[in-house]
Amino acid sequence: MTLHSEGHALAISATGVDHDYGKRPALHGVDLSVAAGEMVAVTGPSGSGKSTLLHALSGVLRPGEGEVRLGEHVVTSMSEDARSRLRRTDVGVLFQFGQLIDELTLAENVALPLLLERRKRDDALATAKAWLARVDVVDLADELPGEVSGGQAQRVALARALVTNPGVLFADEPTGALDSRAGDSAMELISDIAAEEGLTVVLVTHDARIAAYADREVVLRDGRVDADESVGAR
Ligand SMILES: Nc1ncnc2c1ncn2[C@@H]1O[C@H](COP(=O)(O)OP(=O)(O)OP(=O)(O)O)[C@@H](O)[C@H]1O
Repeated sequence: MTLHSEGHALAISATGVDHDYGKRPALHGVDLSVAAGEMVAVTGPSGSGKSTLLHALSGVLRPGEGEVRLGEHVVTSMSEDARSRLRRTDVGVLFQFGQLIDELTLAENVALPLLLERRKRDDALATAKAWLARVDVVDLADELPGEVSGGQAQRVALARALVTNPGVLFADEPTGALDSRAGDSAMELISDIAAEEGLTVVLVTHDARIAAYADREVVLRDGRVDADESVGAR
């Protein structure tokens, strides 16, 4: 089964993005461009605005000022409903903890985004299993999340993030809860899938070793882009 019909990576651009939480400033005049198919790591000290930037780029949050584009979509001009829909169909999200639903099998967890899009159950489960195979855990399809390791659960979360064939993956500390071996293995998998499927990836990490998997590293400091340079380590 072909998992992706064709590469459809989305370019990302942020221009003059400012955001405050009440009186607390989080982002100031952030400009960032990510080419389709590129992998960018966002690093910086705690509180520098990394998660806020990820939320602004993925349309979870509408920044106070500035423009965000995902492909041809001007995310900052879209309604909340339109942004939610875009996130369900074109954007994959991966968190530090996989956030799998404990009562559902791994295959059902991966199928969930398709079921929410009203795909037929058999079809959704077949696609979910193809993704579980892609991330090397298909033999665990009928297990519950509580029965697998942290590294395996994170692979399942990756499969769930990608099952709708998004053009971009946003990952917030995706290896933060894993030991270094499981973290490396998760990053190798993300890099391989991104290269093969032509996926754009924006990854928040505080770990320089994890950032080295990216094409480029963007360093935030006090809500501003402090450095933006190629990593060249892939
Ligand atoms: N929901 C919120 N309400 C109020 N302030 C917030 C909220 N989220 C973040 N902040 C503040 O905005 C600033 C940027 O936070 P953000 O979480 O984006 O930083 P970060 O670089 O991701 O931090 P960390 O590495 O600790 O996760 C911080 O001063 C933080 O306290």
